[in-house]
Amino acid sequence: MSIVVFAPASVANVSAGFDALGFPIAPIDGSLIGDKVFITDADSAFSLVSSGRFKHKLPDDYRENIIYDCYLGYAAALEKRGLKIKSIAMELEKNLPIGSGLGSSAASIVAGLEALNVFHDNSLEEHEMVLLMGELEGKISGSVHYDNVAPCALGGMQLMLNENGVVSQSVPCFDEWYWVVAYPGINISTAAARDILPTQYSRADCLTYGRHLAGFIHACYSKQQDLAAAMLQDVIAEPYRSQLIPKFDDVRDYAKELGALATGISGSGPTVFNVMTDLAQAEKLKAWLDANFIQNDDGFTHICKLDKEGARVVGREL
Ligand SMILES: Nc1ncnc2c1ncn2[C@@H]1O[C@H](COP(=O)(O)OP(=O)(O)O)[C@@H](O)[C@H]1O
Ligand SMILES: N[C@@H](CCOP(=O)(O)O)C(=O)O
Repeated sequence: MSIVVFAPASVANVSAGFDALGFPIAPIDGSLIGDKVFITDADSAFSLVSSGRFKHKLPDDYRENIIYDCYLGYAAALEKRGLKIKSIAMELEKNLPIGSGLGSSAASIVAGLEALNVFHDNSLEEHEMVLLMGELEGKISGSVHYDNVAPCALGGMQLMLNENGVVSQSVPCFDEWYWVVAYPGINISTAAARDILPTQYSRADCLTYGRHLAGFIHACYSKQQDLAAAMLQDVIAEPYRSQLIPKFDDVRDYAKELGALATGISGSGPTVFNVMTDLAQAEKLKAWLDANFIQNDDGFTHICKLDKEGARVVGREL
């Protein structure tokens, strides 16, 4: 048997919900932006190889690849159920840049674990899978956060809840929004970008954060897109992280001139997102970002819609 699973890139935080909001992206040109994992039956217990545009950015030793941790973590979870992992060969097609703010490690984790689960007749339930994904993401970024793995696995705008046995649930967003997402080609480590944040915030910032997140969710449910976009403001991470992103303020200013409803940092950066409603203006912004924000050949800009599907099987042979 062989299985191929695709897991999309994702935008975490979305300005209003640090560690609490995230969604996967789908370029409107129909291309797929995300990682893929292939699994086939094998004679030896386990092997892992890598391919793809960003393969050269992965650790040389396969045991340092998060996919190996997926294998170990999944095997342990099966064992707890009295089940044994099969002998398999895995391949990671690494299409997402690392340290980009696009949930690169999350896409590998989700593709890896989903592929393993499909290969083992979906032996783990969705909830257990998402918990394991968060645990592995925590191993990389220094603390467990679900705002990449949950949206990447489940699709849609996801709000992290972490109560009553619920990791996250989806929130209706605006189908008419174009998300213009630009990765400049430089890397920022998520762990380092978490370390520079304050350990405590002022009362004023806490109140503002709560108002923005609650306001965004309320505006999504009451279908008020201007109000929702106005709530996409970040008092938790952006004031400290934006200085790590060259030309961040220029992007915001130019996007605003073109009618952007909001601009923010995707995850821990350096990718930025812009909310646009007019496709012609979104294309104009993309051209400007390609010319002025992208720093090297690793960078790219995509006009995206929110991906409602999340990770999925894209190939299967019996
Ligand atoms: N399959 C993988 N995909 C991405 N990063 C990986 C993978 N395997 C191991 N890593 C390591 O995990 C770390 C990911 O860094 P991080 O800044 O969290 O990236 P991102 O925010 O893009 O997920 C890097 O040190 C990288 O070498
Ligand atoms: N909430 C996290 C999200 C990190 O996203 P990534 O794509 O940069 O890994 C944070 O902001 O630290």
